[in-house]
Amino acid sequence: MSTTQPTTTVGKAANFTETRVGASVLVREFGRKIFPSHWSFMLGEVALYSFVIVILSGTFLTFFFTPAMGEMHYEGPWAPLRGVEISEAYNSTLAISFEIRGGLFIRQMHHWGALLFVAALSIHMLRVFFTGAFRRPRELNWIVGVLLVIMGMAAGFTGYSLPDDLLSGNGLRIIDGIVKSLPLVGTYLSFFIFGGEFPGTDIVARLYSLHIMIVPALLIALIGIHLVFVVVHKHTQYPGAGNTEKNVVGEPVMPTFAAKGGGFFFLIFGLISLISALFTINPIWNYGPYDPSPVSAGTQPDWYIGWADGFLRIVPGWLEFYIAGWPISLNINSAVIVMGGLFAVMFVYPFFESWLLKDKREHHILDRPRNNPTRTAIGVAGVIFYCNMWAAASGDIIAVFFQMSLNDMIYIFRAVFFLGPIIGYLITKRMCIALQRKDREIALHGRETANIIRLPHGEFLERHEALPPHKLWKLTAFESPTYTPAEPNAEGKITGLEKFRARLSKFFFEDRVAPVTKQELEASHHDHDSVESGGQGQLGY
Ligand code: HEM
Ligand code: HEM
Repeated sequence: MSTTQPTTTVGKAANFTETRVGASVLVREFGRKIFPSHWSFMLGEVALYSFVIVILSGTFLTFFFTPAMGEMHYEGPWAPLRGVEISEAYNSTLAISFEIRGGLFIRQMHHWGALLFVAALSIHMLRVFFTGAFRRPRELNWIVGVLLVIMGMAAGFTGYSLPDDLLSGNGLRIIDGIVKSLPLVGTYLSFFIFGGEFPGTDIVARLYSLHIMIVPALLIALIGIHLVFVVVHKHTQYPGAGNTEKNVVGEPVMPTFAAKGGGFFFLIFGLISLISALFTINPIWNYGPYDPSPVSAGTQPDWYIGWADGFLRIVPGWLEFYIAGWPISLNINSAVIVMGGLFAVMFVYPFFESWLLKDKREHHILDRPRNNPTRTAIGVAGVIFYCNMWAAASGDIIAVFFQMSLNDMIYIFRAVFFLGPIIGYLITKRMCIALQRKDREIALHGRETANIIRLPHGEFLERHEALPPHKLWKLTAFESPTYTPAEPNAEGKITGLEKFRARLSKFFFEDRVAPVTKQELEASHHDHDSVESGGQGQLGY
């Protein structure tokens, strides 16, 4: 450390902090971290910044929200509800909306911010999946990510259940139904959660503790671990000239990335503020207080809960049956099975892929989705599976809009539930393989120029242009996952599990396009040269 004393105020403050906290090593080390630039790496940042906005706006709301279900008569400024019996929670949310200065704006910021937060983290997750960024050494960070999805959904659900309006009451009624459908423990569990027969008097206060304390604390802890992992593992990068498995090409955190990130935070802040100032979200004063009788048509949960609601709408009633007089309500608790199943698949996917391919290596260069047709096809199948359920939550609205029968809509959603992912898988895989073939063609024969030439012997040809080296690199320097046959273990035996793995590996990876080899490239250049000099190339053009 320098022995000269700082003279400026900032210098003195920095010196004071440094001698007490000693953070300069951290700042120096972290500041020198290199962060690669690509628009898709912005999605994690959008999730982070919208989370900060949700925390800030949520803190404001806690000053005015009353998490209690005591009954009272509304006497506030919203005339249509005057004199109506409502809960204290609903009353305080109406007060935030109409009586607290800036309250409606902040409530809307909180809700729009929450919607953007879950949307950003979902799209960020798809980016990570389709580029294979979850592979070793980032599998654990993927698991932290899946936990973040679950906690994000929990935060949203506990949040929009707080105001105790008609919509949130209906959501809670569904949860009550799901809990009650659990065999043996269901009824007891429901009484325990709601503090008696639904809706009870305790639920809002309990959701409040979860929503403003436990869930945010878990989210903050998980995001902290997530970001430490991003720093420890270093960021991945897309294939490109100069990018290798051993380096990171990009900009240092200090000052470039930090300045960009800071600016970006304010852009997100501005965007959420603008949307919140212009567009109404969750107008609870129109819905009225919760009452089980007037469930309104067209009721929709927040978008990220839609898939669970949609599944419940399409599941057939005959899945409820009796065993020895006990009701088994698979028509309701299968929602838990499907949601749990999807999350279980997400948790194990990185390990499944590395087991299937016998690939234990570290990967820091991302895959272009087309170069891993199987993974991309599995991802698309998953997205179709999810989106179909999500769309089913709006089945009634779609039926009215297209003047179709609601029953027909349900049958369509049921068919797509099973067939959609399979068809999506097959089409995506064919598309990826076709794109890979196109890449091969361009790598070997250059780019089409639409420039027609006539050869001395009369033949017409389109002139192709060789790619610049960095583009050629992108099209040729990749690995294509390939079928790995069964191998004996240390004792020289091929286990049943290994045979099963090999069969799956064959199913998934036998059909593939191999990357262009050096020899092929050289041969194609040779052919091009011979055509350019008047000869008749076999491959060229
Ligand atoms: C609260 C939600 C989340 C926040 C704030 C967040 C934040 C971030 C940030 C800022 C990065 C670095 C920039 C980038 O690659 O976009 C990152 C990387 C990463 N995130 Fe997230 N993330 C969240 C949720 C998720 C989810 C849901 C998953 C997956 C299930 C996930 C998996 C990953 C992985 C594997 C990386 C490393 C990617 C790489 O190096 O290419 N994250 N995250
Ligand atoms: C990522 C985390 C969070 C999400 C996704 C989320 C989401 C939501 C949603 C959708 C609502 C309903 C808003 C409405 O009435 O239209 C809500 C309400 C509320 N949230 Fe959050 N929230 C989060 C974190 C927080 C935090 C950290 C706090 C407090 C520090 C908080 C405090 C509140 C309060 C007091 C309400 C009730 C007031 C009202 O409904 O207007 N939230 N939250």
